[in-house]
Amino acid sequence: MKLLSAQQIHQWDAFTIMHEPVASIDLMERAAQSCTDWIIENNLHSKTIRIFCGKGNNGGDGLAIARQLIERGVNPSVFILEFGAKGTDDFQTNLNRLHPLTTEIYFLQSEDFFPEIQKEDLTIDALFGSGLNRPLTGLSASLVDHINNSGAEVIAIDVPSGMFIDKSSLGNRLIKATYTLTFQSLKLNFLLAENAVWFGYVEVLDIRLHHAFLQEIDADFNLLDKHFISRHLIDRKPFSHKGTFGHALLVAGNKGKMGAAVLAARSCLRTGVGLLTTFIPEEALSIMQTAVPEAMVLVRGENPDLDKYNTLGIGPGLGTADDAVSLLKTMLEKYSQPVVLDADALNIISGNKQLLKQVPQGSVLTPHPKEFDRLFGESPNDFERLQKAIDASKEYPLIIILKGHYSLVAHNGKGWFNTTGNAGMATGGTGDVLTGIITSLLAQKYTPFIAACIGVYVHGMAGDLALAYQSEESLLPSDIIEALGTAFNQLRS
Ligand SMILES: NC(=O)C1=CN([C@@H]2O[C@H](COP(=O)(O)OP(=O)(O)OC[C@H]3O[C@@H](n4cnc5c(N)ncnc54)[C@H](O)[C@@H]3O)[C@@H](O)[C@H]2O)[C@@H](O)CC1
Ligand SMILES: [K+]
Repeated sequence: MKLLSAQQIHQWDAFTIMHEPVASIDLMERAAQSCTDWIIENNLHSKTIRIFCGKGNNGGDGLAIARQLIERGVNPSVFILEFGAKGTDDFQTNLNRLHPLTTEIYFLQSEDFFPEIQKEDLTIDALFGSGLNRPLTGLSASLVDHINNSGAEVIAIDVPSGMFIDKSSLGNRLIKATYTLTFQSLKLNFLLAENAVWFGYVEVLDIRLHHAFLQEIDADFNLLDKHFISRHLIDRKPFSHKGTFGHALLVAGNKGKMGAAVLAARSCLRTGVGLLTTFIPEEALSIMQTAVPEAMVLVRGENPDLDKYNTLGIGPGLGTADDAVSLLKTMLEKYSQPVVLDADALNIISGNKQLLKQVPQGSVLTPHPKEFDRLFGESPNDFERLQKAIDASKEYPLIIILKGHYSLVAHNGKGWFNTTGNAGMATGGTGDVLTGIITSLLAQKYTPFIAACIGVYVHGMAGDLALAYQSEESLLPSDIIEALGTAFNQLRS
């Protein structure tokens, strides 16, 4: 699903107004109604409610919510941030509609007019939405501080005021929302960790914007969904044999880090590779043969014929000692098909940047943000790191999976965010499982981009399914591997 920029969201509203067709004020009524219904369904309307409005359409939503609440027997008070400028047409219409119903409308011209807010109250933030065009300063910034300092729960309408949709808001004044009710679809600002403390729980409310618009636009970012993943799974035909599903070589493991190699090997097998050979230190031979009897083993020092393999997965538990460095160098010199590079392979490349140019085109790199920064340089915020990953994916070209709560698959200058997974997966070893999965898919001749997308999606989905019998505390990487079967079955059903 496409992820829209602030400008495209405004175009989507306009498209809906023209092609549904629906009057702008009626679309605002629909948006406000979805918020009012949510507030009532969640039983938040019994609190003392204060609605803070700007004079744009976000403020217009706030005024419409106030009226709809009054019609449902609730008595909110309304505070309008007053700069002297006229409100938008829809704001003015909603103000006119509200006036006959309540006297509780106040204009905030200076801090002296700010109302007292009790901790038990409910605050609705309709100050600024997707039309924000500069950081908050002056009276709006003081009002945001005043609301935040009250300790009251805040429902942000569409977006917490002060937060940009498609650029960083780091260091700016922002509303700290308990809940954000955002219209129609998730936006980029909700996918990045640096914003998470500000938007709280996010609910996407369907306001029935016209779907035809989505076919017309070109989006830089997308959300991976089940439909996309299922559609790209290759059938396993009845007359296939193990050769059909490829042979992967997993270069992993070192003293004290054989667990990483075992996890990657198991997940690689559970993802359906035809044959797996692990390339491990000699002293770890019995560990691998015992823990993963399905995998073949080559020991370090041997000189494998790399052309035999459909792909290589390099990194889990490899270490960064000299022998690992020269092993990686040899592999990159001798092999020209796309490979998967993770963990220590990425750390080695960070210390030997010239190696990056030797990584076969179309390879999949799976750094977490720190590994990414070591590879491509530090970024002042999440948005710039994201852009760097997108740019690098085109420049080299590589598939870069920037791991996070919503992992990003960067490919050819565009980005796809994963939507599966949970906080229980933030534990050592889950990355090794991902490496095994993607290595397996590459060996099965999925294109690197599709292998990366299916990989992150099924990895997170298995993590989610495993919560049926584990908790976020107890979840282990092995549980993810065990749940891969159910995940694939569900994707194919
Ligand atoms: N028909 C539509 O376009 C719909 C719009 N909706 C609402 O409309 C919102 C967008 O409305 P608008 O585009 O009017 O924009 P906003 O309501 O977000 O506010 C923008 C206004 O504030 C000013 N402004 C921007 N940054 C400022 C700052 N830092 N300090 C002071 N003033 C600043 C702008 O110049 C503009 O006048 C959405 O977030 C959503 O809540 C919804 O009602 C759904 C339908
Ligand atoms: K808002």
